Amino acid sequence: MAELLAVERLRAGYAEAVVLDGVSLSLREGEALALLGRNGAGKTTLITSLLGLTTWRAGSIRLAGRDITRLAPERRARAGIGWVPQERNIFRSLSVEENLTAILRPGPWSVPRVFELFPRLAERRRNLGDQLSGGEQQMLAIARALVLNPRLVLLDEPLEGLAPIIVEEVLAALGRILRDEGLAAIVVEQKARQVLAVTDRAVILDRGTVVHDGPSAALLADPRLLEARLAVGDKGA
Ligand SMILES: Nc1ncnc2c1ncn2[C@@H]1O[C@H](COP(=O)(O)OP(=O)(O)OP(=O)(O)O)[C@@H](O)[C@H]1O
Repeated sequence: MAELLAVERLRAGYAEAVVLDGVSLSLREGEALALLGRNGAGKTTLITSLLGLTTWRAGSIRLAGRDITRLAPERRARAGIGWVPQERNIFRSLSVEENLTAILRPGPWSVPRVFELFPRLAERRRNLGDQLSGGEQQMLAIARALVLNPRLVLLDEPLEGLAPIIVEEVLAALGRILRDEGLAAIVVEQKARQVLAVTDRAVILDRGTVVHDGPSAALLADPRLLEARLAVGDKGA
């Protein structure tokens, strides 16, 4: 399939601090990528750099062949980059349904379709955002990203802080979105094994550089390799 995202030798960070030190990775249409690495490896910084929220130093980012390296964040969103931030941005004073209809854009993901994906949200459609449990808020945050009908969705730790039963529910939905529907995505996660199960490829970052890039299935099948790759920076630390 055609290339959707191409990041080449990206250097970026915050003001004077360089966090990403020459990151290259690519993603094809319909591909789901797990972005792994220890705390502070630079995962969130890579996501926010794709969104245009960090200080760019060098390198390039192309989306569907278009150079978006220096594009403003709102123009990247319009170009088709969707985002589910760690802090789950939902409107707390709007109902579940209003949270979705307020931002809906034409495309395959409609409000009835996301309700089908998350039956819990359908049941709570008239509840306000601040009346939802943490798990329901996460589902709503994902649903909001979907109804914007992005070409590529970036999810930052979607399983973080959820009860085990809700983790299973969100994972099942991610499986449907990424596997069955083939939405291109980058999923940052600490729960490596769970996210490897629903993605095609995995990139591991360490200290702002890519230390592994390969099929998710290979890492899942070899826990020792996964552990070794995630622990790279421990050597001599
Ligand atoms: N707003 C900021 N200003 C300056 N430095 C920052 C900022 N946000 C993050 N950093 C630094 O950038 C580095 C990478 O952080 P980042 O949050 O991207 O890592 P991460 O892999 O997402 O970690 P975690 O799993 O803990 O979220 C860290 O050293 C962090 O201290």
